[in-house]
Amino acid sequence: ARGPVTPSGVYKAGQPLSFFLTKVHGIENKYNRFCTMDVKDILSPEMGNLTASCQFNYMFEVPWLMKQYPQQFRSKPLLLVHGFKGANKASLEADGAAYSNIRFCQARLDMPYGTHHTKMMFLLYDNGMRVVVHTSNMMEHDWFQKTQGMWISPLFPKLSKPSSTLGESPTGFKRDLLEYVGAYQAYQLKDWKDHIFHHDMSSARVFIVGSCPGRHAGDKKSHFGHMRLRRLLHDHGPEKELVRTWPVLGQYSSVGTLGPAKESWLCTEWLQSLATVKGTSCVPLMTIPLQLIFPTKDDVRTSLEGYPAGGSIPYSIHVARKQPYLHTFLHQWRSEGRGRSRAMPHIKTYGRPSPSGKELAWFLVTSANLSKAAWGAMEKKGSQLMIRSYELGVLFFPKFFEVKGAFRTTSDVDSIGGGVFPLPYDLPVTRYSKGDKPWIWDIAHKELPDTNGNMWCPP
Ligand SMILES: O=C(O)c1c[nH]c2c(Br)cccc2c1=O
Repeated sequence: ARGPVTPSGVYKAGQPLSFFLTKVHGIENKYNRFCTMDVKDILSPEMGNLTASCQFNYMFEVPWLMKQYPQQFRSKPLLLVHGFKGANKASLEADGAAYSNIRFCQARLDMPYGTHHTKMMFLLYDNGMRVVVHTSNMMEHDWFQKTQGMWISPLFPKLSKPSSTLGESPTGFKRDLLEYVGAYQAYQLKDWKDHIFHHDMSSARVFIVGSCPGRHAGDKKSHFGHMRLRRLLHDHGPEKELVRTWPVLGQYSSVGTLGPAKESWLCTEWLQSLATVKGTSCVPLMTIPLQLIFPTKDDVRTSLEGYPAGGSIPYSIHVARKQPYLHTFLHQWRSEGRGRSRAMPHIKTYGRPSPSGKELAWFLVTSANLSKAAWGAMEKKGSQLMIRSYELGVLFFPKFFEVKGAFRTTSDVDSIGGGVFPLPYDLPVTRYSKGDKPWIWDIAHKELPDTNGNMWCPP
């Protein structure tokens, strides 16, 4: 069998893009060789001799999480950053009480309906530090039968003394990471901010795209959410002429209430940001094809997990009914090239592919679903951006990887490598068929049985 097998071998083979999918059980092994890692690979001693770690996430199964660390690292200090309140917070803290090395940081969520979606690892070693930005909850079910994504940083060496300027990357990674962590205003994160100060992150080639709850105005308006993406595309995006006919692509696993018409937010404010090109965001939005990838009911029914996969694709009938216009943009989840057509997406990605899908002007992998809570909504005549949730993603531009023009892409596992961008799904996209319906998680599905012969009867 071809290709690397050890965690450090797979990691090296995935350079310099360092964009990996999680390994999937139940598919041919060849699809789990290149550009795939599992949580134990990330935490392996081959990646570094861990001395402390921090896990930002939404959901945690603490006993399972502890078992993902190699035995010799299970006593190292571990900070869990979450957004739970009340009983959920008490229950998580009770789970952690069994482990003397676990501490908690509750992210403040001042805006109603906000959640702490961000999924990030800080891994401190005896010889440096690594940052992982990903899409998986810290629970068994998120890691082995779904399509999930991750960016794993290079090993950032330690600086001789802390600095906010030394160790900066061409993409401003250190400054932006410090600003994001600073937004929590949490004393429990002070040590980790110090660790970031103390490390040389100059080898990072991706941009941070984060969201944090609040009303961001003035120059802060472009520091988070879709306005952050708009600013980065304005400064570093593709030439207008190159992408004139190229679609904007969105792929996600949940949808929020986007307004009564496509002009309410999706095809105005949000699309305006994602369609931004170098030097301007004033592009004729009517000419931009918007392609959204979201699993059909049958994609879920025939998936590896069957209907239960839909338990992590929380699209509610009440939300769907309010926005039938959304369904005109929908495309199926297809990942034949990566062997993941039946591994339902929990990854969230956005990008600007060519009509053929063979080229890519930029690519974002993030925790952010298609919602105003995650991306932000303008208020007060566009003078401020209101965001409800914490989100985090990393943005890839070709020029920061010495690629002229656009990335060449592949979703064919046999042609991964050599600077080609390893897509998680097949491009060009496949429209919903005539009878296709988007997956809805809170209605019964009893016409046909799923992979395991079961029906879906939500409570
Ligand atoms: O950020 C995430 O990862 C998620 C956020 N909300 C969820 C709900 Br609500 C129900 C089931 C799964 C998820 C989920 O996976």
